[in-house]
Amino acid sequence: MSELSITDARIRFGSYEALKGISVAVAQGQLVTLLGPSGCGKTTLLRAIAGFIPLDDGAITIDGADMREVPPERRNTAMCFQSYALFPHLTVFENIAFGLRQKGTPRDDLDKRVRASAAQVSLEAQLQKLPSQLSGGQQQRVALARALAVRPGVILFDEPLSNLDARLRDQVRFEIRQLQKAHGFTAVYVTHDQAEALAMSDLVVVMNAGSIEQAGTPYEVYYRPVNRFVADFVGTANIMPVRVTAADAGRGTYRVTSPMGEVTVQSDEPPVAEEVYAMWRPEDAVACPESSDLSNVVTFEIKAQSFLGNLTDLAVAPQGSDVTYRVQILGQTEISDGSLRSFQIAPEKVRFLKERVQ
Ligand SMILES: Nc1ncnc2c1ncn2[C@@H]1O[C@H](COP(=O)(O)OP(=O)(O)OP(=O)(O)O)[C@@H](O)[C@H]1O
Repeated sequence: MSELSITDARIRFGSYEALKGISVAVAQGQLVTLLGPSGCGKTTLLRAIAGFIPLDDGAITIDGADMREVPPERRNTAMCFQSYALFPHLTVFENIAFGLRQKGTPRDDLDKRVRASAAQVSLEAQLQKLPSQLSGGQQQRVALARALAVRPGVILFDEPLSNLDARLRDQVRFEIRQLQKAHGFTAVYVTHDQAEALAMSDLVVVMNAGSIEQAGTPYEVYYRPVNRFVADFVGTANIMPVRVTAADAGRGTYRVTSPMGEVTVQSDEPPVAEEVYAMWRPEDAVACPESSDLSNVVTFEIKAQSFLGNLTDLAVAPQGSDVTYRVQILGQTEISDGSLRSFQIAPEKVRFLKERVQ
């Protein structure tokens, strides 16, 4: 396992700037996800780490060694793609052996390493099958075993689960994370799926248009997003422009006006300006009586709802307003559309973003 460092990486395709100065440090044994919408530069960065695209500026080091002059096959990295990147005419054994043969691994060693990698992903019994004779999850594990077999310092995952159905995706991402923790390999994992990033990562790097918006633990990017982009891309967020009308910075208590009325915010970080964006998550609203003397009780009109099994998703608007928010409540609800209900959003659940209202 290795340590990887990217400093101010820049890549241009003609006049188009695909990476605009990216810096990320990945410690040994960490799994870091690059998360962002299509076209934000995730794959370009991954391919630059692998050595397939040169940097125009900046540096990539692996275990302290500058990679500028090091070709892909000597970089101590391995790519793990979607399972359809397997060779359909080769057996599982030969698919896993592919990278080792390219490196000229001696026959005895090759045999041992293929079997060891297959065992790591519980595929020992499938070595003579063709990929088409395996389930989608098993095929994905072959792709992983192929990467593990070369014992790379860093495994680079390029949206490996995107062609699996939702249930299998959950299962395989769990397996990859378990294996990664058990064997301690360092990994960079590209995805546009925020749930996958939250579930798997030590560090989530949220990218947008060739830049990093925020890098943090899953908890930080979900509960302390810095701006509207991150708040909205990582989960569902109710984002409001607010104006601070009173501040007690010592206690971390602020009064703000918002589209849902006067609200109290409890925050250990002060707002970056008088007019900033704030947000709360749909699950932060808790049903309560209208006459409650709690802070931040808002009466909403229920506009629409959808039952999702474990919870019900409501579209709500503060009484007399057209601005809609999302509220999620556990299980089923008897609330009918058009009715009025009160919810409390606790002051510490309303969070200032580090983004001013322009
Ligand atoms: N070889 C190339 N020549 C010109 N432009 C390119 C090239 N490769 C990528 N780009 C552009 O650079 C931008 C970033 O592409 P990249 O593939 O890194 O995005 P991504 O975040 O991985 O997106 P996706 O999730 O769709 O794969 C895109 O606008 C893309 O069109």
